[in-house]
Amino acid sequence: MARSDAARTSAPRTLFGHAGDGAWLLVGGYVLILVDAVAQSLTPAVFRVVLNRIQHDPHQFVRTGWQGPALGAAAIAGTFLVAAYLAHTWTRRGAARWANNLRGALYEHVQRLSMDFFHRSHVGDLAALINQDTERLELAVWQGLTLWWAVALLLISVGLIAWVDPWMALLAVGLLAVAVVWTLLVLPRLRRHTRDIRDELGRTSGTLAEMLGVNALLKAFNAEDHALGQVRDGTERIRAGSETFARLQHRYADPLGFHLSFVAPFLLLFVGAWRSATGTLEIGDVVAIWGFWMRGSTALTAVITTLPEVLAGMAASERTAELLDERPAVADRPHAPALAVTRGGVAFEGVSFAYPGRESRLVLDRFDLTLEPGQTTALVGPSGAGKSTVAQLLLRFFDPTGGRVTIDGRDLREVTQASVRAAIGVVFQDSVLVSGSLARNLRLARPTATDEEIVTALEAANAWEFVRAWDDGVETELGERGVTLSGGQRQRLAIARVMLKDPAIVVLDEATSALDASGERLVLGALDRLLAGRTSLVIAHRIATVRQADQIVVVERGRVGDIGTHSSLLRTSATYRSYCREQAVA
Ligand SMILES: Nc1ncnc2c1ncn2[C@@H]1O[C@H](COP(=O)(O)OP(=O)(O)OP(=O)(O)O)[C@@H](O)[C@H]1O
Repeated sequence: MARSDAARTSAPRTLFGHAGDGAWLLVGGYVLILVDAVAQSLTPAVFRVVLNRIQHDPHQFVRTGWQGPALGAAAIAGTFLVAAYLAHTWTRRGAARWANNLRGALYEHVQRLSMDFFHRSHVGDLAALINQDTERLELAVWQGLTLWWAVALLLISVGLIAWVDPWMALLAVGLLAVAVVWTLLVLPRLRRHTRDIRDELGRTSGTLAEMLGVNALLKAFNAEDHALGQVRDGTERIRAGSETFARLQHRYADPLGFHLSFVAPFLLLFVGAWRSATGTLEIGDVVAIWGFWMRGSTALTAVITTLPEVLAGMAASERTAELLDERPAVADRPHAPALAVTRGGVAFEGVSFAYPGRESRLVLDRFDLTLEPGQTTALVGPSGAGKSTVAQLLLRFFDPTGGRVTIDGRDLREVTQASVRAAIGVVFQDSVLVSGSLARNLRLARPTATDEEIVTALEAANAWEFVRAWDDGVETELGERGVTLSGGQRQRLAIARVMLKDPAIVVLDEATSALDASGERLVLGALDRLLAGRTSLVIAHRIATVRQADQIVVVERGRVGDIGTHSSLLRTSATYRSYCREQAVA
C-alpha cells in the first residue's frame, strides 16, 4: 500500500518527464482551453449588457447601443473557435506523442530489468501495461482537457458573478464548496476501485497469455476447461468490479449533477430575484448571474460522465509509474568498463547465492570451481542441486550473495553486463526462436552477419541439410516460437546461432536432454564443433553426453562434491559411480 501511495504522488512527475516533444503541445493545449473557457463564460455578460441597455433606454439600444454587444459576441465566437480548435488538436497530438514515448520508455526499461523481475512478473500483465495502460493514459489526457475546461468555466463563472455582485458570488462559492466536499468524500473510493479493476485486467491478461502459450499442454491433458475457468474467474471479477464502480459513480455523479443543475441555479435565481425586487440588483444582472452559473455547471455536469476514463487514466499512470520505479537487481556500476576476454578462463570463488525473495535458502554455498580456458567442464548431480544456477551467475543474470565470479580474473560485477553476455553463447534445453525469418533469428547473435556467414554457421551446426530444402532457405518464416520445427532442428538452429556469435565461452544447459537418439547424434556432432577450443560449461542429466569432458563436477546441495575426468571419477567417486550405474553407463 505504501508503495502505491508513493507512486500515486510521484506518478504525474515521473510520467510527464517522458512527454518529450509532446510536452509543449500539452501545456499549450491546456492553457489555450482556458482562453476558450473565458470566451465561453463571457457569453452571459453580453446578455447582461443587452438586457440592461434595453431596460434603461430602448431607443438608444436600437440606434447604436446594439453595436458594442454585437462586436463582443463576434469577438467571443472568433476566440472560442480558434482557441478550441488549437487546444483540441494540440492536446490530441501531445497526448499521442506522450503515450508513444512512454510505450518506448517502458519497453526499454523492462528490457533492462533483471531476471528476478521476470520471475515474479506475468508477461501478459506487462504487455497489457505497456500497451493498454499507456492508451488509457492518452485517453485520460484528452478527456482530462474537457474536465479541466469545465472546472475552469465554473470557476471563471464564479469570478464573473463576483464582478456583477459580490454577495451573489459568496452564495455561488458556498454552493461550489458543497460540490467540492462531496467530491473529496467520494473520489478516493472511486480511485481505489478503478485501480483494482485495472490490476485485475492486467492479471487476467497475464493468465490469458499464459494459457494461450501452453495450449499444447492443456490439450494433452484435456485441461482446456481448467484454463477457461481461470480466465472466466478473472473476467467475472472485472465484471463485478465494473458494476460496483458504476453504482458508486452514479451515487456520486447523479446527486452532484442535481446539485449543480437544479439546486444551485434555482437558489441563485430566487435570491437574485428577491434582491432585484428590493432594488439592489437589475434584472439583467440576475439573468447574467444565472447564465454564468448555468454555463459552467452544465459543462461540468456533462463531463462528469467522462470521470471513469480520467480515473482509469490515473490508475494506469500509477501502474506505469510503479513499473518505471522498478530498479534492476543487477546493475552496471557507473562507468563500468567492458570485459576484455583474453583466454576465456572462468572461476567461481567461494560463491554463495540465494534467489531474491528466498534469501533464507542458500542455493549455492561456498561454491569453488575453475574452468580452464578452452576446456569443457560438465556439471552433473541431482535435480535441484544448483547446476543451472551456476550458469545463471556466469551469465550475470544474478549477482552472488557472497564470493565472486570471474572471467580472466575480472570480477563480473566490475564490468558491463552486455560485455559479459557478449562473451558467452548459450544453448538451453528448450531453444527459443522468435517469430520472423530464420535469418532474423540467427542475426540476433550478430546483426551484421552476411548470408554466407549464416550458411557456414548452419553447416557447422548440421542444420544446413534441412534448411537448404526449404523454398525460401534462410528467409523462411519460422512462426511464433518456432513451432513448425522438430526439437532436434530447433536445437541445431540454436547451436548455429551461437556459432555465428563465436563466443569465447559456451554454456549448454541440458541442451540434449529432450532429444531422441537420431536427433541427438546430429546435435552432438554440432555441439562437438561448437565446443572445440572454447571454455565450456555443460550441464547434463545424462552422463553419456559428457563423459568426454575435460573435467566433470558432481554438484551436491550447492557445493562442489567430487571432481575429475570420467575415468578418474569412476575410480574415486562413489556418488558418480552410482549415477553411472543408474544410467547404465560403463
Ligand atoms: N527463480 C528462482 N527463484 C527461487 N528459487 C529458485 C529459482 N530457480 C531455481 N530455484 C531453486 O534453486 C534450487 C537450484 O535450482 P537449479 O535450477 O539451479 O537446480 P539444477 O541442479 O539445475 O536442477 P535441475 O537438474 O532439475 O535443472 C532449486 O531448489 C530451485 O527450486
